[in-house]
Amino acid sequence: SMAFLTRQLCRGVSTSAVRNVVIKNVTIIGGGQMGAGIAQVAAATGHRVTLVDTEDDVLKKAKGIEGSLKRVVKKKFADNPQAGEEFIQKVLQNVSTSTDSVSAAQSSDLVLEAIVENLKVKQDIFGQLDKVAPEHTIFASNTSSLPITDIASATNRLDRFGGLHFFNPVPMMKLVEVIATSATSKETFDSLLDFSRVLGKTPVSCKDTPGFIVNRLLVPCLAEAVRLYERGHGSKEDIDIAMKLGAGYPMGPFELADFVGLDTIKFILDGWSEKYPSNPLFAPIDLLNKLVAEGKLGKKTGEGFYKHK
Ligand SMILES: CCCCCCCCCCCCCC(=O)CC(=O)SCCNC(=O)CCNC(=O)[C@H](O)C(C)(C)COP(=O)(O)OP(=O)(O)OC[C@H]1O[C@@H](n2cnc3c(N)ncnc32)[C@H](O)[C@@H]1OP(=O)(O)O
Ligand SMILES: NC(=O)C1=CN([C@@H]2O[C@H](COP(=O)(O)OP(=O)(O)OC[C@H]3O[C@@H](n4cnc5c(N)ncnc54)[C@H](O)[C@@H]3O)[C@@H](O)[C@H]2O)C=CC1
Repeated sequence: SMAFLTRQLCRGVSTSAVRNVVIKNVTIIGGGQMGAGIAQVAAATGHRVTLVDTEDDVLKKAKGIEGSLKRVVKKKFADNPQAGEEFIQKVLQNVSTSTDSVSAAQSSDLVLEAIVENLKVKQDIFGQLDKVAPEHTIFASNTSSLPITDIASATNRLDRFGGLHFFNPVPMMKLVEVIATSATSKETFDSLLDFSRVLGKTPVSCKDTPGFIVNRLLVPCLAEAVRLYERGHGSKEDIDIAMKLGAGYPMGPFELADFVGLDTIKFILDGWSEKYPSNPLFAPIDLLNKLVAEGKLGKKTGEGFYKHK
């Protein structure tokens, strides 16, 4: 209504911010395992995607989205391989890559960040892009554990900032956690929910609390599994078998930790143990710290809790 618009204008909120944004052009910052996966799914659902990374090598590998698409197409187009091949080409045409985040952000409806789990680095990039992105552009972070409020504080678009947390591997995992801070507007939140649905995912609404829903439960579970192993109360293999066959998880805690990346898990636990020193569930884990110090980060480096071919 007019009264609502006037109120928004008085509060210094622009009119473009009170409309839902239909997201078509997406810039993804960070072309690692999450960024590439999100780029693939967004491109496959008709969005124009620009994938940005500081490393040219990463962007060349992210072109390997093709490998994952082939796995998807094998099932989806089982009866028509020719149509499958055409689908892959169409999806790949929707993805361009760049090392220049500033020019990428200038023509996007959504800037989604999936870079290293470090508050300062995330604030730096968003602070920079806030100055060049169009007024209507929504910013979102795929952070696993950092407060969205803290990341958003580097910008002047608090009402157009939210969390959009995907799960690994993105093409397979159906969930997206959509996070509203106390400043996220309803229009922004609804736009992010709609975007998640258009991607074929199921969104859940989360508050800006540590680990949102999934990681608040998964990370303590992993930490307890490592402590159980350190006490000598079970082998890694038996703990993994137990959680798969006894609790129905597709991967055991050690397998999943190697899959996610031990560096990411260490960033999460270090952050939480510093912030909540009295919570024993978040206490540092010697074995995790040792493996990370040795560069054993899991599947991506060939070794973590297990050796990988
Ligand atoms: C025990 C609980 C304690 C856990 C502690 C863990 C700690 C975690 C800390 C969290 C850190 C923060 C991370 C974060 O923020 C959030 C996360 O992402 S948490 C991780 C969430 N992910 C999972 O939990 C994954 C669980 N695993 C699975 O669902 C399956 O194992 C998986 C789908 C990955 C693979 O399936 P699997 O049967 O094991 O292997 P297959 O190779 O046979 O694949 C099956 C099927 O899927 C297709 N596929 C697999 N990967 C891809 C891909 N990248 N792209 C496309 N398609 C893929 C594959 O082709 C197969 O298709 P078929 O038709 O069946 O052949
Ligand atoms: N690994 C996982 O299972 C999940 C991770 N996340 C979160 O997603 C984010 C990314 O995680 P991953 O993809 O696993 O990491 P990754 O290490 O695979 O990829 C991060 C990429 O960001 C790039 N990068 C770093 N700084 C940059 C900058 N300033 N500009 C552009 N690119 C930059 C790096 O070169 C690297 O390629 C983290 O915040 C993590 O917590 C969220 C869900 C699941």
